[in-house]
Amino acid sequence: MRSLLECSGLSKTYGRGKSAVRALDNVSFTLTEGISYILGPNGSGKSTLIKILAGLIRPDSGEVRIKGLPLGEYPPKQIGFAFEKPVLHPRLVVGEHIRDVATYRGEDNSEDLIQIFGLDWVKNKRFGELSMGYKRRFLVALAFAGLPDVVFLDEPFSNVDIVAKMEIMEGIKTLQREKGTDVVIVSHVFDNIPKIDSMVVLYGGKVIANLIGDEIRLLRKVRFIFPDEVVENDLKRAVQLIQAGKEPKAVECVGVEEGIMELLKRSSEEA
Ligand SMILES: Nc1ncnc2c1ncn2[C@@H]1O[C@H](COP(=O)(O)OP(=O)(O)OP(=O)(O)O)[C@@H](O)[C@H]1O
Repeated sequence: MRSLLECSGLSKTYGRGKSAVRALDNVSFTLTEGISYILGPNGSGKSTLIKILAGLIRPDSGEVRIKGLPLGEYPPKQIGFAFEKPVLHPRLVVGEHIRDVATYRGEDNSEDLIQIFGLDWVKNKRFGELSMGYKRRFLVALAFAGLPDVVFLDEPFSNVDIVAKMEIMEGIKTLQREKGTDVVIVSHVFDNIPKIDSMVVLYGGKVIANLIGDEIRLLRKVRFIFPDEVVENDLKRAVQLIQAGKEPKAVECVGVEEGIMELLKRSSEEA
């Protein structure tokens, strides 16, 4: 898998002196092409990172590369963003605005996006008239307008019902699979998209895990809890102990989501 986003030594502090907050502390990680996640609880530095990626703020130090190019040299029209709290005029007409942005970026794919994200019946409505779920669909569709190479989606499933969530998720997967658009989802919750190519987990402005490809699957665990030993992902050892007459008190299956929760819990205990 080729690298999509490389951050090295990124730091950003807000304020000075006693009130200074170090939002990103020497953050280095790599995400690959495909679908990736930047995960972290509230206050972990995700918004600061996405603002740096969008060129809204500058880091104090460090470097960002997209597909090997320094961020400033990557064509801006080839990067789409959907912010969690966008500043959009409430009178913008849904279909027209997607078409205008797509045309500006060089390829009018607005009709496809309207279908993919289930926006057909609201395409003549104004942004201010939409429910939260349709606002989110519209914002995600807008990020893909003009088929940019890479799209960053900040909390794309926030405040949406389960149907909208599934349709947005399907739309993201379809565009990645069929058009080759690389997608980075920035979120405080892990939504189990079946195919995830890489992820970084932030906590307190630091990277606590950067997992690529199969490493993500290694977060899944089968754990045998014996009275005096915990055996993780080692069936042979568990069988040995059982044959020696030891009985496990419990057997736990840990999914990717719980694996991430365990990483975060460990980091908060160490902090
Ligand atoms: N403009 C600012 N001035 C001062 N401190 C800030 C500013 N923006 C963010 N912070 C602080 O920097 C830290 C990281 O914030 P950031 O918003 O990047 O995290 P986040 O992971 O996006 O959180 P959330 O999920 O709550 O949006 C937090 O402690 C936050 O209070």
